[in-house]
Amino acid sequence: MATHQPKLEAPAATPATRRRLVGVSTKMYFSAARTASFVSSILTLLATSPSPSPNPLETIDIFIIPDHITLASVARQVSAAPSPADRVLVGAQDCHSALSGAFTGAVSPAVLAEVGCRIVELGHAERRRLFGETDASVAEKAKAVVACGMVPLVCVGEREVGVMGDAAEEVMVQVRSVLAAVPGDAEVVLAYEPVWAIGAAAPAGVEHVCGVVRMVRGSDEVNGRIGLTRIVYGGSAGPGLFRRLAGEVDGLFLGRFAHEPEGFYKTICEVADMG
Ligand SMILES: O=C[C@H](O)COP(=O)(O)O
Repeated sequence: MATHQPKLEAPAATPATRRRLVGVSTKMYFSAARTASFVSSILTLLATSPSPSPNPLETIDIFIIPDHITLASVARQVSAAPSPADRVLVGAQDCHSALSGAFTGAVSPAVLAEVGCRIVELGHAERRRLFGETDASVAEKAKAVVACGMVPLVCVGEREVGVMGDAAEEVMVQVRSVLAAVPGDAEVVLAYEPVWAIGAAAPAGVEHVCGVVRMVRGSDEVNGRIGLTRIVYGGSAGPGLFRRLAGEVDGLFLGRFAHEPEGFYKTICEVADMG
């Protein structure tokens, strides 16, 4: 097991130097066959990305988070892809905070790392609501993910529609909890996902997202970190959104609107500033 945390990139303090990031979680939507075919299509699009534009993987990070069952085979698909498609990061939708032991049905972060997982999503609103995840359990898991050499992608977001200041306050409680648990130099991705915007017809308003992200980014807890801290937006995100949020968010975390490989690729190109 790795005991240090390899950076996806060197830490950077300014929006201009924080490398953008875009990815998708397939949640529990896909069959194993559809996951394999989705990944294969994306890798083909990335491997054959038209010149003279630089390949998106030259300038941004791209991640795919399949279900636990298909994760190892997706990692193999990615590592067998022609460069630069083999740089796609494979992620997990959750993990346990212990590395091994009598935890029937749970998934060890050490095993995730062993099979090629690079990034672990934690504290998604569905896991908080349906599986009893709390800020404390998410923080413990984030610590374990970092100890296993992976990057925690921690979902944070307010539960109800409301004003920006209240939303930022609710989000900051979640952010503080996780940042207090991981080393200050560890790389962290915060996915700002207002709970009410997940599974909706449209994303949260641009002004709201930018305002909340600005407050989180400007907080001492985030601003004062040494480790790279990127903030992406999720919640009914899709093609056409990133340009409207650019400058405030470092990328997007997609769900349903990336289920078609072409739609995901279109968003990838927009985040990479190519589309
Ligand atoms: O994991 C992704 C987010 O929960 C967003 O999902 P959604 O775009 O389907 O609302």
